[in-house]
Amino acid sequence: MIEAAGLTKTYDGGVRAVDALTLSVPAGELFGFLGPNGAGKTTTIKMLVGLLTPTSGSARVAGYDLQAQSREAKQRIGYIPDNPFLYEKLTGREFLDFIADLYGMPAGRPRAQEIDRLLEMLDLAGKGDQLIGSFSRGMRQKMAMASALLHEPKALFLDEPTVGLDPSSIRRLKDILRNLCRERGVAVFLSTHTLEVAAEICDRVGVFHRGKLVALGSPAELTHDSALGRLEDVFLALTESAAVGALIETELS
Ligand SMILES: Nc1ncnc2c1ncn2[C@@H]1O[C@H](COP(=O)(O)OP(=O)(O)OP(=O)(O)O)[C@@H](O)[C@H]1O
Repeated sequence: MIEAAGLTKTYDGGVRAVDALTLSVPAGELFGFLGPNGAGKTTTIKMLVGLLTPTSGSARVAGYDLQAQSREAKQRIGYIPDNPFLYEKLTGREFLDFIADLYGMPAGRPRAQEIDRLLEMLDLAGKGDQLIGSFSRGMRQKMAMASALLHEPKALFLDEPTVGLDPSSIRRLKDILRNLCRERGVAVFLSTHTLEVAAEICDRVGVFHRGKLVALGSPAELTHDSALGRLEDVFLALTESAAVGALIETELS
């Protein structure tokens, strides 16, 4: 569902933020993209959703190339950036109506019902008629989530989705993401530097460091197959430069 082939981004000034990433995330998989600050996670996601042009390589979603067939690909993508832009002067419901217009969803009862369903699912049912300007950070995250799900994407990208959420909202988010994968076959790609999130809900985790994938597997594989034990230890060891060389061979062999 989500495919990257040799995906590379070198910024002006020479920083190679993503270096020949090749990766495939099938429908129904919850994939965690785990890496320390500056690893290149946001740059990768922006290329996968078509917001940033790769220096080389390509990305496809649902079989559509993000460069050559960008419209078709974007119709199938939901994206929640780490700092989502929302219109402060609109109410939650007005905002979702506006997003539905952008996606060309016909106005009418089914659309209003879908908006109500999403507001309910995200515990925003009582807030739909309040101005977004009055929302807390967590409520904004949820509103961004609702707007990303409205057109029923096949692939959902979330950049650091748990930042700013309280524990019960994190629990709710995890349940929602699991359901999207299991019941709707959505491929979910989330970036995080929170090991707990990756270990608990992701089917597979890619550890990303300095623009490269240094380990890939289920949380259990990454921990049990490693002499290091816990995912946290694996992560720390893999992202500590001194240990990277030796471990890349172990983990990817
Ligand atoms: N517009 C830009 N121009 C130049 N360099 C950039 C730009 N955006 C990001 N970078 C650099 O690319 C590298 C990867 O950044 P990126 O934001 O993709 O990492 P990240 O893993 O998302 O980090 P974080 O977890 O801190 O958000 C960093 O060295 C960063 O300084």
